[in-house]
Amino acid sequence: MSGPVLVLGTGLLGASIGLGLSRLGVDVRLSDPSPTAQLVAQDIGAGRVLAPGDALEPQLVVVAAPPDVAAAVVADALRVYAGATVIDIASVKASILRSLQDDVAAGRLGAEQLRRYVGTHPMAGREKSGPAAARGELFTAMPWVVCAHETSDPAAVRVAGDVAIDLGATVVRLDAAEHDAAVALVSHFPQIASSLLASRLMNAPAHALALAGNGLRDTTRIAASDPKLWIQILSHNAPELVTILHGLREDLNRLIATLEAPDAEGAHLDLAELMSQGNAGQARIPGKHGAPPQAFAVVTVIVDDRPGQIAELLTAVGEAGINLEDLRMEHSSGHQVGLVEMSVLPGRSAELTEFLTQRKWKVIQ
Ligand SMILES: NC(=O)c1ccc[n+]([C@@H]2O[C@H](COP(=O)([O-])OP(=O)(O)OC[C@H]3O[C@@H](n4cnc5c(N)ncnc54)[C@H](O)[C@@H]3O)[C@@H](O)[C@H]2O)c1
Ligand SMILES: O=C(O)C(=O)C[C@]1(C(=O)O)C=C[C@@H](O)C=C1
Repeated sequence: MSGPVLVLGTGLLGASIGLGLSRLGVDVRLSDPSPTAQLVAQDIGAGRVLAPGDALEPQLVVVAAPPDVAAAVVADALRVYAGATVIDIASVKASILRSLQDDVAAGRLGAEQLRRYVGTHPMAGREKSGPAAARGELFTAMPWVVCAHETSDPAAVRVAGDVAIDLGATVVRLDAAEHDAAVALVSHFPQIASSLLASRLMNAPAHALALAGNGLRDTTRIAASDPKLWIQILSHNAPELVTILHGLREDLNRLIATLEAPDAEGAHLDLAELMSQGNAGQARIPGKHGAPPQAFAVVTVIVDDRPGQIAELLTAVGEAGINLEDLRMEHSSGHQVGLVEMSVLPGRSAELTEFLTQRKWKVIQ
């Protein structure tokens, strides 16, 4: 990317894109209706806040706003920034494209303007929101879907692919409907399954929860995701999800019947089939494209950029009695802070976070 790049919406995703591009030397400008989100994104090094009246001619506008408002923000950007490619990164694609096409049909947007729009979706994120949780390397070795539409300008499609590649992602080309069907299965349904599972814990007795091990943690991490965002994602992709949930209901009914008579003829075979079908499905999930497996949990601490800080931090980790498996340091260019990423065994990360937080270290949650 040559830039400038304007990021509209500087939450988790917008700030992560800003951080990654800024690190590559691209001029990134930031804008968000929340002044706090803008300033935090600027402070961590994701770019510079766009001042009112700034005459900017961006090469690319990245709309990183929630799905409900993404189409309106894209349409606005297409009208305001006449030369720019405009992409959005929302988790659903067909409803946003439909809304923009309706704008064209109603004369609110020019057909020529729509040619500069390309829908995209990085398949990378976190269960946290807001710019404080942003990571410049979030997209490394992850898929990034580029959904050209019938009238997309090939030059705009190229720019959309370039930003994904510059951020280390692997470009996957699909149309909007194919995208929505695919992510219903591999992203939206897992969110529902995790939320349903975790909701069973609401009234669980404390002694049961005290026994929770990695099985429960692995299957419920994303149940901590932001409800405001997911209400939008699930409702925008409802028809695809309903089909999957009907299939799940059939499987559940069969499992209930089997477990109601666990010694009946064929019951054990049924359970074996359930498990082996799960094994077969799990074995089909590809690893990160070329990235090493993530065996450790990462605890991230913001440190002031002054002598002795890292030594103090490592001493504190030693006092906690926790072994560091790996250590990385990220600098926010131009700012007086660094991010120290410490890899520890997954079972120790909560303990380390609590220990450091009590000692007033700024641990990013
Ligand atoms: N969270 C994930 O894991 C993930 C992954 C891939 C894609 N996405 C998509 O990225 C987008 C942003 O998600 P996020 O996780 O960064 O959410 P977030 O809540 O962290 O950030 C969203 C930001 O958009 C801002 N915003 C709200 N209305 C706006 C408007 N009209 N114009 C500009 N900005 C506006 C909010 O103030 C907020 O700062 C969503 O469309 C989401 O579907 C999320
Ligand atoms: O890893 C996570 O926490 C995510 O929720 C990321 C995830 C996913 O399902 O993979 C979630 C929604 C986004 O649209 C893209 C990525």
